[in-house]
Amino acid sequence: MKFKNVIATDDAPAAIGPYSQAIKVGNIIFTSGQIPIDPQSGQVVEGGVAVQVTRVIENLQAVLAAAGASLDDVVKTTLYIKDMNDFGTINEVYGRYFTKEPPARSCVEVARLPKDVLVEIEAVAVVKEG
Ligand SMILES: C=C(N)C(=O)O
Repeated sequence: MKFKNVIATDDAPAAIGPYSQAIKVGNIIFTSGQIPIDPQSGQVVEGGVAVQVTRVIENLQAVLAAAGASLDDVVKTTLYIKDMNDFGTINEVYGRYFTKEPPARSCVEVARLPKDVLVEIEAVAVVKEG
């Protein structure tokens, strides 16, 4: 029996390295870190951190949807941000998507992110069916 299922969708950016957009094991989905790449153009979105975190969360939604999940199913996120001064703006945008019983979360400032983006978010989600 296959244990590890690769999730792939054109509705989210293609991987920029040797990783899958997400892996589903039973009823648990592990997404890769999403960065603010527009899935249509393949380019990083411009316009600042609010625009970037919006794109990241919408990319996460697309990956989760391909795995049969939604943001409501997310139990844990990890945020990697370039500048902790953006914490308030990121929380404001993030909070629009995770309104009720938000997932557990970690948030760390990092020296650098792929493609020099301002934010990367990964998620773990759990759904009822395997
Ligand atoms: C963008 C990524 N998730 C990566 O490079 O691993």
